[in-house]
Formats: sequence, structure tokens, C-alpha cells
Amino acid sequence: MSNDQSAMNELHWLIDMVQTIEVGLVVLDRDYNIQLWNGFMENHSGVSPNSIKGDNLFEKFPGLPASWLKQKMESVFLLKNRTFISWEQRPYVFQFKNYRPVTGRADFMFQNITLLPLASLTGQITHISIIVYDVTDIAVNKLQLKSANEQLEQLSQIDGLTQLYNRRHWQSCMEKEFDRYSRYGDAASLVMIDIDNFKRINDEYGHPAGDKVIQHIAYLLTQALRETDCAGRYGGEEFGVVLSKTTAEDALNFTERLRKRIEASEVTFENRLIKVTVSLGINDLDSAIDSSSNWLSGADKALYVAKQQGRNKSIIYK
Ligand SMILES: Nc1nc2c(ncn2[C@@H]2O[C@H](COP(=O)(O)OP(=O)(O)OP(=O)(O)O)[C@@H](O)[C@H]2O)c(=O)[nH]1
Repeated sequence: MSNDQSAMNELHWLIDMVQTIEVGLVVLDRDYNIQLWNGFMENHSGVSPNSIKGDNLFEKFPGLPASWLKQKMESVFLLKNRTFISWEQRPYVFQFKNYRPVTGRADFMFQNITLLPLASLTGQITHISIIVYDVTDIAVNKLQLKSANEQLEQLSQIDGLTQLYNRRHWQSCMEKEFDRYSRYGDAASLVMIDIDNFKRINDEYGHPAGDKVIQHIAYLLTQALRETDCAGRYGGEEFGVVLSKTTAEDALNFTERLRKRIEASEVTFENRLIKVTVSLGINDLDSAIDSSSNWLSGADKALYVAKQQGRNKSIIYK
């Protein structure tokens, strides 16, 4: 075979491969007129190479992000360097439908794009190539993983019975509030809440009824909170609340309102009415408190005094 024949064969094979490869290939001239449009682009756009050759890309596809894409292409012409556009930066450039069976839930094809400068024989950059990779599988998997991780993160902060924060996350809220006080001197109050004679409720009505009482208190507590407050289930029938920008007197208004609302409410369990009260201990931040655990222990002591004084009371730590 002569050298010419061999070169012709190679060219023929290359053209075949360009047409059938599972990657989009487009060549544009300096005015963004289409010079090459391969089989992948035809299959996904429904536009054949013959009907599009010589047409301006942006006139043919008005949905393209023209000014953004032109800016990228101009820098490729100017700097003679390739540029890479990731799906994470922009999910797609060409709006193609996704037909993949595994990731069928994605409405469109996620794409990674390479913009490649093409030089003429004299070394001038006269054309640019757009290479389109279908990365829908990778993108969908990554997005699903991200969403699962976010759900896990959320679950690891929440108490299953009450939907309040769990102890660990609530304690981190409290520590953050204490740090804010140390740095900026912002007022804040800590409230510890304990259900009165809860053992008796469990003994008299059963454990599931006790659980329902805990949920009921958590619900009334949530109703009483502001968005900036942080409430958690500290233990079995004990709750903690961090009230930011709140003095002890204001915290007392909050706890008395909540205490009276709980006292006036009732829980129905298997056609029986359960009445319940809570005791509350309050501790506001001042310079004598040197750690978040001291802050907590003051609120606990106030709660103990409330229990000692007959329960169904709010007490401020002195
Ligand atoms: N139903 C239910 N009971 C729980 C849960 N966690 C803890 N308890 C019960 O809560 C009760 C707490 O009782 P105590 O600490 O003795 O206090 P109390 O009976 O509430 O009495 P005072 O706090 O002194 O008013 C115990 O009987 C625990 O078994 C829970 O998640 N569900």
C-alpha cells in the first residue's frame, strides 16, 4: 500500500470514529459558524450535520448561554489555551434530554465541556472545537450522595421521639452561645425543663403514654420558641433551651408562659386524660460564669430548687 493510500485510510477511519464516538464534537470558525457537527450532536439535538453546516451556532441554538460562552471562547482564541467547563460550574451547555436508563430521573444530560483551540498550518488559531462529554451518571450519583449525606447530617442532630435537637447537638448550640457571650458580651439565658412526677405517669398509664407526654411537651415548647432559640431533649424527660439575647427576667416571662400553657393542656391516651406540669430552672450569663458547663449547672441547680419548692415553678438561679 502506498503512503498516500495509507494516509487516506487513516483519514477515513478517523472520520468514521469522529462520527460514531459517544462524545459530542463541534468545530466552529472565528465567527462561531459550524464547520463540524458529529453523530453524537446529531443524535441528541435532532439536527443533522448537512442541515447545519455553515450556520451560526448561537442563531441556530438561541437557548445557549451566548455571552458567557462567547467570553470563554474568546479567551481560548486569545490565549491559545484549552478551557474546561465542569457540570458543577454549569450543569449543561447544550440542553439535551437524558435518556440513560440508570439515571433516568435526571431530566437533562449533565455535561463536561472542553473548548480546544485549533491551529491552521501557519500556526494561527482559526477555529475552536467544543468537546461535549455526557457525565449524567457521575453527576447524578454525586448529587444523590450529597443529598443522602445532608439527610444523615440532619438525622444525627435530631431526637427521634420529639424532633427536637438531640443532646449532643443542643450542647454544641449552648457552647456556641457561650462563645458569643465571651466574645461580644451578648445576653443569653439557659432554661432546663423537667416533667414533674414523670415516673408516676409511666407507672399509672404505661410507657407509651409517657412517650406521648414527652412529645406533647416538646410540641408546646416548639410552639413557644423564636427562630433564634435552640431547644433540645437533654435526657429522658428533661429539655434544655438556649434563649439568645434574653435576660433572666425575659426568660422568666417565657418559662411562665410555657409552664401555664402546659398546666392548662391535657394529653389524651387511649381515651384517658393525662394532666402534666413541668419545673423550670433559668440561668442567665454573667461574668461570674467561666464555662458552658457552669452555665448549665446553675440552670440545673435552679431546677432542683423549683422541684424542692413543690414543682410546677420557674426559678432563676441566684
Ligand atoms: N416513657 C418514657 N419514660 C422515660 C423516658 N426516659 C426516661 N423515662 C422515665 O422518666 C422517669 C424519670 O423519673 P425521675 O427522674 O425519678 O423523676 P420524676 O418521676 O419525673 O420526678 P421529679 O423529676 O422529681 O418530678 C423514669 O421513670 C424514667 O424511666 C422515655 O423516653 N420515655
